[in-house]
Amino acid sequence: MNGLGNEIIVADMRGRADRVLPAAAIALNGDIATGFDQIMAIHDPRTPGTAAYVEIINSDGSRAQACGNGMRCVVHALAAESGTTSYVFETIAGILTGEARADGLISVDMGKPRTYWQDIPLSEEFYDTRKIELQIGPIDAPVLHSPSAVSMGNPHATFWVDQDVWSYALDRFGPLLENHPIFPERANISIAQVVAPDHIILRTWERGAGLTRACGTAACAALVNGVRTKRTERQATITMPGGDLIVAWREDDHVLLTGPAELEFAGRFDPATGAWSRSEQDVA
Ligand SMILES: N[C@@H](CCC[C@H](N)C(=O)O)C(=O)O
Repeated sequence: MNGLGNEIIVADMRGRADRVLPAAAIALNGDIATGFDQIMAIHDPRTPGTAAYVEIINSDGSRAQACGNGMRCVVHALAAESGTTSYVFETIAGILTGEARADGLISVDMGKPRTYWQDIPLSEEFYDTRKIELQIGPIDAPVLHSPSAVSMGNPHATFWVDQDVWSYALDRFGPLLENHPIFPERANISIAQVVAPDHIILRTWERGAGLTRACGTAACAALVNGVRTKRTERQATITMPGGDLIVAWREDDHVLLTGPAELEFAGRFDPATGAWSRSEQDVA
């Protein structure tokens, strides 16, 4: 599937006790036909009142706590299967809800952002995480500097820029910043240009996946950081390489992410090895 070009494998692991192993993720990502950004593994529910426990695996085999576009793909897949439109899920980061809307878009409630430095987490104390000390490039003329940091379940840094986001070599800076010692669990790195109080243009280097066409939690993080730094309103369109997401930071502190999701093709894979085959009857 994809959520706005964020390439997602939704793996139905219900009724099984095993897990998708890092080796399988790495093998699937190494095949041009199945290269992906995240696997969303749907397991049997662990908590009463939830539809499933969802585990998130990045394309490098690492586990992630949150994935906004992936959750939207999961809602789309389950709604297509059962006709049910509202879901409650459990992830390692907590309980999330999602809804397949009548207009075809999928909304997920990504929960409450966390801004305290230890919750993001950062490796040193910052009283104010709206602007942390981090820069890249020459010391006296940094190319990117002073990002806002936040956790949407997973760690994010948003670098604010005035110029076109495409004029920055995110493919070069992304890996350095993702692995900077200030982020003990690594981080998702975004470049954001606020073009209007209700419109942000965003590119993201994802932890464990690299450059992606969209990142739902990065879009949420950009909006939350935009509000915290008085750059944006509480609802905005976030334009990413794959298209537009709508993010709203509600007064109850929850962040709502809305956008499209679509099926590309279906098949079966071995969660231990990644060996896979395409299903004949499934269409793009
Ligand atoms: N594509 C995602 C984010 C996936 C997880 C991220 N790479 C991490 O490791 O935190 C999204 O849509 O939010």
